Amino acid sequence: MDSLKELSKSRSFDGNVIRYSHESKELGCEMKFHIYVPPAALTQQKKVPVLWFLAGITSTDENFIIKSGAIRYASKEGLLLVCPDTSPRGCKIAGEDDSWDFGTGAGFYLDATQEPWSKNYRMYSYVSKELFQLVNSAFANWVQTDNHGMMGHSMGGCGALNLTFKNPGQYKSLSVFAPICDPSNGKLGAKCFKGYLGDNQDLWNQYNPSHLAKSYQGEKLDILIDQGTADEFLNTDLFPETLTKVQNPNLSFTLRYHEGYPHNYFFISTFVEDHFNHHSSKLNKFC
Ligand SMILES: N[C@@H](CCC(=O)N[C@@H](CSC=O)C(=O)NCC(=O)O)C(=O)O
Repeated sequence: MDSLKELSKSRSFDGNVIRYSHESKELGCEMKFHIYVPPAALTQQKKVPVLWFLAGITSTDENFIIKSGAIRYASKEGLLLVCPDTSPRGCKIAGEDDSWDFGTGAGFYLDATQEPWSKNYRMYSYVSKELFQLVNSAFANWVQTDNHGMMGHSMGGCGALNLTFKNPGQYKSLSVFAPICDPSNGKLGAKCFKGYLGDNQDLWNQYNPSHLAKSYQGEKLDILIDQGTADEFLNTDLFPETLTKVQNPNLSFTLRYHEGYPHNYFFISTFVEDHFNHHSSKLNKFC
């Protein structure tokens, strides 16, 4: 936490968008992340719930905060938004920048076991442990430390589902946009899993939401899933119904298909308000 540096700060919807850097022990490099502090936390001196957004492949900590239109709703609902990056950066690993769907920008929110990735590619532990603790301690004056929710898109949707299922109680609300639901059987997921985790299918299952959903035993979660029918990744990578057909009394799924919508942020920005309402109805109950 000593290394936490404020890089920029801008007023928006009566709150502050702030970008930070810090030295990550888990990842062994400097990382950047964004937060949005809503006016409720600044002016009413009231601690607010935290809502995380995990972004998709090729994104950084900037995509969602800039392109989704979410700040208006974070401000209105009084939620402190946290947007982490999608992979370690600048670790100088051979092959890290060779393709758009592996290495930089494609960390898949897992802890790699294979060389040369296992030292740095630890996004699961980074987001769910290191950054989680940093947010709760560095922003203790603003946040309700035991009241977090989780959102994500695509690869980040996969990460959001996995982090929530693997850490019952840590994230109390969950929603996803066009998530990768069965990564072991999709092009993007299988490429990354093979590279980061090798061939061990038991290990693949530990980062597969459709597998983890079967044994989730935490508090009941109502999961909102939005999916465009014109999404270019739908038939090769996402497979939402592999997840929603899982029968687990502790999980319920609301899967909404939207005719003609693609995978991108024009789709996300159309439905982002519904996601903030979904999280607020759960997280603001505890206030
Ligand atoms: N044409 C894109 C291909 C990559 C892409 O679509 N990335 C998605 C996530 S895909 C799975 O995780 C994304 O969120 N991109 C960022 C954005 O701002 O749209 C490309 O080359 O970027």
